[in-house]
Amino acid sequence: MTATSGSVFSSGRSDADKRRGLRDALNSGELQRWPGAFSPLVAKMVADAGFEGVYVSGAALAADLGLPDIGLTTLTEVAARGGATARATDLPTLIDADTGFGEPMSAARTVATLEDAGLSGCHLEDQVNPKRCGHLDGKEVVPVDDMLRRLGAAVGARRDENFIVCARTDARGVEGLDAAIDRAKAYVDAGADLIFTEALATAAEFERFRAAVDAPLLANMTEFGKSELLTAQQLRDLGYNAVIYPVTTLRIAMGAVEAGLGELSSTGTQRGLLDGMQHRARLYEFLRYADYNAFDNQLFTFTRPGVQK
Ligand SMILES: C[C@](O)(C(=O)O)[C@H](CC(=O)O)C(=O)O
Ligand SMILES: [Mg+2]
Repeated sequence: MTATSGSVFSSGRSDADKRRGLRDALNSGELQRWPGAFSPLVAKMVADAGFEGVYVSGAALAADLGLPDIGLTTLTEVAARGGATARATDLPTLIDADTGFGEPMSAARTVATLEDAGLSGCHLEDQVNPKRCGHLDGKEVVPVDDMLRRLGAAVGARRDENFIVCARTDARGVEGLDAAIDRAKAYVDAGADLIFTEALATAAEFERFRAAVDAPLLANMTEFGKSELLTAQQLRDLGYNAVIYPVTTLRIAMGAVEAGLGELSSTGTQRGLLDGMQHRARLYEFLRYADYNAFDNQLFTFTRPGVQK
């Protein structure tokens, strides 16, 4: 299976089609699994592995730039990376838009920009600016009304009604589960299509959220955080609609990079590492090298009728 069909230069599927598919999928009752892709190449690998969608993590994007996840990245950086990632596959891509990069008017501009970039949806959280990782202590949330303004501006700014505006509440770790549930209900009333239930602790908490909120729900299975790592089957059984594994691919890759660099330094050769590496041939498959070559050949063998080469 190739990650993209059609043109080698972009996704073979239109943005509108991906978004329609995403909306249908969220209403299908089937769990949508979206691993984080820290690069467009990783997005192609996510598609190849048979997942239903791609996630672009703010934490991974910041880490990739050598920055902590504390609201330092800009809309321009996020949209550029998100757009390149969205174009890399035929899958819908959901992106982390943090707090919307400013006041409500900026949140509106964020949605318009991410729509233009080819994303299928984004999530906005109810943290104060500058935000913190949702799984760390010391984060703060804005008053509900402020988040309703943020969300209202975002929902009103989309031109494609199928662009998914996902509202994330960070309130569980700050105000408790009941307050988080009340916030989620208010966010649904304000037009949120999907609720991101950040940093719930146990399966029982996910269950309580599900029973209380009548809207599609997203679970965040990030490692080394506050949430118990539930399996896809557990989340299905709980009635969740989507799950992200936001930083998983980055953590896998960086673990391998650190170990590999250590071995290269100590042994002076990468020979012992070859079996664990993505082979050049496999990389070229993901990049569709052969298709680019065919395209190139067509250009070079191009002749005009009656004109001798
Ligand atoms: C989902 C998240 O917002 C992200 O940026 O990927 C992070 C993930 C993490 O830091 O583990 C979050 O949960 O705040
Ligand atoms: Mg984030």
